[in-house]
Amino acid sequence: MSSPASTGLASTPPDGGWGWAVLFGAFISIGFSYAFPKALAIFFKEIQDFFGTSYSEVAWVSSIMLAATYGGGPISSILVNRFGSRPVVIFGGLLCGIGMVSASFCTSIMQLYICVGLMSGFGLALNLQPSVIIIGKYFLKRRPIANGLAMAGSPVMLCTLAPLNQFLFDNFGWRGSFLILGAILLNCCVAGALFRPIGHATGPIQKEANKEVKETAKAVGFLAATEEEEDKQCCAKFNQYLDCSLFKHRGFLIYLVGNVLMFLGFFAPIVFLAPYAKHMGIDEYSAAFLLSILAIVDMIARPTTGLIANSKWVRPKIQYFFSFSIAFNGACHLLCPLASDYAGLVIYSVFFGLAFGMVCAMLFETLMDLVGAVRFTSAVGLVTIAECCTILLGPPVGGALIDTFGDYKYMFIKCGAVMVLAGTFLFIMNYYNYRMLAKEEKAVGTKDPEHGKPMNEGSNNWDSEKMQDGQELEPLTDEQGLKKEVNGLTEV
Ligand SMILES: CC(C)CC(=O)C(=O)O
Repeated sequence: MSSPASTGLASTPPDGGWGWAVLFGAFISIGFSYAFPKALAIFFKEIQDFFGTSYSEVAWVSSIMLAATYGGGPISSILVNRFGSRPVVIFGGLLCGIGMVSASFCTSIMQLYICVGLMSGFGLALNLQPSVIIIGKYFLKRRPIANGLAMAGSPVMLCTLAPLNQFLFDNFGWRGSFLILGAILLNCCVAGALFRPIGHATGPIQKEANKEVKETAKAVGFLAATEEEEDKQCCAKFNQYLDCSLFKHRGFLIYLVGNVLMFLGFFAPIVFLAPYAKHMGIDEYSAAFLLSILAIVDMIARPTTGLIANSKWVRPKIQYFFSFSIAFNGACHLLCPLASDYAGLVIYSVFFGLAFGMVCAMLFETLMDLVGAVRFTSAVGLVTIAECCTILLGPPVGGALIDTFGDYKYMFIKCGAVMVLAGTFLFIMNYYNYRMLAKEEKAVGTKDPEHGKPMNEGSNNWDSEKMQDGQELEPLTDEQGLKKEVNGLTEV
C-alpha cells in the first residue's frame, strides 16, 4: 500500500512559503472579480449615448455581470473539485479577456449583455471562488489574516481601475478601453498560474498509488463490497463535486440565512452614496470623493480585521465578531440621515468603510471556520448563488424607496434595519451553535464529521490539527485507512 505522502492523503497547510505567492495571486484575482464590475460604470454614459438606450438598460450590463459572477458559483465549485483551482482560474481569466475584447466590437446593447455580462461575468466567477478556496488549502493558523489580505485586493483594485478607466476612456473611448481592459484581465491567468496544487498528488504518483491500493483491497476481498456500495451511491457521485449534504449542516444553514438577509442591505448604500450627496447639493467631485474615502478606509480595515480575527482572543468566537460587524454596518446606515452637511457624510463614509471592510474581510473566513476548508469548496458555491438573489434585489428595492418617497433616508433606514436584523440573527444563532458544538464535544469527545470540523475547532485548536486539503485528520485504524484510500479512489 502506498505511503500517505505519495498519495497526498495528508498535508498540513504551510501557512507561508509558496502560500504567500498564492496569496498574492488571490489578491489580484479577487481584486479584479469584485472591482472590475464596479469600475465599468465610468463608460456607461457614453455607451448609453452611443446606443441611444436608457441608463437602466445600460446598468443591466453590471447587473448581469454580477449575477453571472455570483450565479456561476456552484459551477465554479464543481470545476474546482474536479480540476483544482489553477486551471479554473486560468480558464476564467481567458474568458474575461475574450469577453471584453469581443465587447469592444459590439454593435448593440444586447451584444454587450452577452460579452461583458455573461462571458466576462462568468469568467470572474471562475476567478473568485477558486482564489478564495485555495487560501483555505495553503493557510490554517494564519488563515484569517490571509483572507483579510486577499480580500483587500478589491478596494486596492477599485482605487486603481477607477482612474485608469477614466484615463482609457478620455484617450481611447469605450471601444478602445474595452480592448485594453480585455488584455489587462489576462493577468488573472498569470495570477492563476501561481496556484500550485497542494495535498492530493494528481500526476502518475496518484494513479500508481490508486492501482496499488485497489490490488491490496481486492486481495482482502474488500473491493467487492465497495463496488456494491458504489452502485448504490451513484447519485453520491454528484455530491463529490457539490456537497449538498451541507444543507443538513447547522452552522452552514445559519450562515446562509444570515448572509442572504444581510446582502439585501449591503450594496445599496454604496450605490446611492454619491447620488445622495449630490441630492444634498454637494458638487459631483466632492460626492465622488466620499467613495474614495470609503475605499481607502476599507483597504486598511480588511487586513486589520484579518489580524484581529487571527488573535487568540477573537478567533475562537469569530462568528460573534462577524455578527457585530454586520450590525455595525446597519447602525452606520441608520445614523446616516442625521448627517446634515458634507462633514457629516465624510464621517459616515469613514465608519461605513470600516464596517464594510470588516464584513468583507471575514465573509469567507467565517464560512471556512464553520464547515472546514474541504467542504468550503462546495459551500462557497452554494452560498454565492443564494446571495445572488438579494445582491441583485438590494439596490433596485432601495431605488424604489427613493422614487416612492422622494427621500434617500428611507433607503438608508431599510438597509440599516435589515443589516441590524441580520447581525442580531447571526449573533443569537451562533451562540446556539457554539453551545451545541460544546455539548456534542462533551458527549462524543472527538471530531464531529457531520459539522465538518473538529469539535474543539471553536476553541481555536489549529496548532496541532493535521489537514488533508484543509480537512482535519484523525488517526485511522488499518481497515479504516484502507477503506478511506479505496473510497478516495472511487472519488477520483
Ligand atoms: C461582496 C463583498 C463581500 C465584496 C465586495 O463587494 C468588495 O470586496 O467590494
